[in-house]
Amino acid sequence: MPKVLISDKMDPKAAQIFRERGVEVDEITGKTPDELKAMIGQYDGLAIRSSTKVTKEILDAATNLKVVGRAGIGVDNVDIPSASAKGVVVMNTPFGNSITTAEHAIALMFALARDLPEADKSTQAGKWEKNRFMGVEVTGKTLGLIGAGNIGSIVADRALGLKMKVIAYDPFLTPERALEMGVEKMTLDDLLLRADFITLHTPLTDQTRNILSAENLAKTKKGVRIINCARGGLIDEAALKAGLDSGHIGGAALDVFVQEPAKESPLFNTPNFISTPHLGASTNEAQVNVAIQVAEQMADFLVSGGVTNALNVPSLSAEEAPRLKPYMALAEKLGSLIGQLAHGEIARVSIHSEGAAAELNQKPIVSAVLAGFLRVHSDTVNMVNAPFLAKERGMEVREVRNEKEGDYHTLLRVSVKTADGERSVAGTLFSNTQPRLVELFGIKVEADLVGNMLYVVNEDAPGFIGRLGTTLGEAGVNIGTFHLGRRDTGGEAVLLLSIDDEVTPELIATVRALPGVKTAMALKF
Ligand SMILES: NC(=O)C1=CN([C@@H]2O[C@H](COP(=O)(O)OP(=O)(O)OC[C@H]3O[C@@H](n4cnc5c(N)ncnc54)[C@H](O)[C@@H]3O)[C@@H](O)[C@H]2O)C=CC1
Ligand SMILES: O=C(O)CCC(=O)C(=O)O
Repeated sequence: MPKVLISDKMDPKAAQIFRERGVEVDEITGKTPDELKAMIGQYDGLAIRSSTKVTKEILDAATNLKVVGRAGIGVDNVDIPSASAKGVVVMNTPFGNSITTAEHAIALMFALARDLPEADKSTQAGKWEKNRFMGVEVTGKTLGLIGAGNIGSIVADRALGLKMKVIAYDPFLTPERALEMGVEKMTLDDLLLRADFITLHTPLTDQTRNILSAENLAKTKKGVRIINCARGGLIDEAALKAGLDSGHIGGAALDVFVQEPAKESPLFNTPNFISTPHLGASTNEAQVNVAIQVAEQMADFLVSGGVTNALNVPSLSAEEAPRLKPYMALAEKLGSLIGQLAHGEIARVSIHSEGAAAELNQKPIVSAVLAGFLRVHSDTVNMVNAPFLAKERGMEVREVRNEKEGDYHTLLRVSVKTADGERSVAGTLFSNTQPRLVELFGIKVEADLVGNMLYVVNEDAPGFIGRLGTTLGEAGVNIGTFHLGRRDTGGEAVLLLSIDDEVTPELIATVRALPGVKTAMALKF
């Protein structure tokens, strides 16, 4: 039974779903990195929010870990490249808390517009300072969105409902989508110049870090009010403080900070500054949503191989998984075969799907080919890290589909290009379930790629098969299956034999010494 650790506070629905789906679950929160490192080895899955930092060190200690599930959106607390290199799937729940977070941004916008926290403090202190608090209406004002994805677009929708004008800077926002959202797309400089309120909704990346830098803050309209419910690090906090102090910035509300938990900050107690402790996703509704979603996704993956919302591996629905499973087995065997037979540096791997195979989701098939191929040289390769390793090794990966059936109703062909030229192997599924090799380097041969195999290329001449059989018999080697193919009569022939025991180097040397043998090799599947 797979075992999952929930290491951050999560709605109890998550544990309930894991148990219902046959996954053992421990809920142990508040552990230090060292304590987590000591215990992580026993778990197949790790379910987190934002407190647990899934570092390379934790991943190195996680010898059984297959999946990290983030109940939420941002995965900046997970070292994704290290997870990919270790073959661990990283998933998030991209929609469960979007509405809640957008509502928090709108709440902060109103809090800034009417100075609500300060007015509340003053009133409860018995001051009744009616003249001190003069706010602004949001109706008719311009809201500048930096980032117009899931949350940004919900904020836009709510702001339009409030009769605001919404402008957006997002390099990936298409004009069609901007039109559909009812926002005006523009450059960052134009947005800075025009917005009365600015709200940030991008992830923290090398491009977005300090997007509101001192220089950019200086370009904003005097009196601008700024809201950040996305990630600390998008705004230069020192420059924000200077802008508030000088009065150029009319107000700022931060839910997120460069350093979290933010127990102290030069911004604290600055006039017109409001803060919340990363509460963007903190509503009952959002927490139930993300807990259910993360547990379902992780259980799907651990129990049936379905992949949803993964950030480092292609998606594969729980419905698709059973249909794709035999193809992935075939893809892995073909990748492994060509990986064992190919020599020299591989410049390119091409995966060609024909007939029924071409109608399927190709990404998992490609990953399986690469995993089979690269596993020949490393035991730690799997479907998650294979594409990453192929890229790291400078291999070009090509994917070609042809829905028209050829000789077989379904076919996968894997070709590799080396300095010696391009060579390919092809396979099909018998009864839609059983992987079979049908072509090897241009020679038709039908074989099951299983267990220990002996691969022989020889001159097609009478008596060879008898001699080989005698040699194997004398060496005490039992043949399981025997598959033969040849290019043309009297030309080159290929033999693939499954052998009960491991094919020893001595046996290979004996076979190579037989007259007519061009190549002999041990293969393993
Ligand atoms: N405060 C909180 O508790 C929460 C914070 N978040 C954070 O909110 C952020 C946004 O989340 P979603 O809208 O769901 O993400 P999303 O991926 O749907 O949208 C992000 C948008 O940012 C845009 N973007 C990327 N690079 C950009 C750049 N250089 N300049 C301008 N735009 C750029 C993308 O094109 C995309 O449209 C994430 O960082 C997430 O972690 C999400 C949920 C809760
Ligand atoms: O889990 C949380 O409270 C934080 C949510 C968040 O920041 C996110 O989903 O990106």
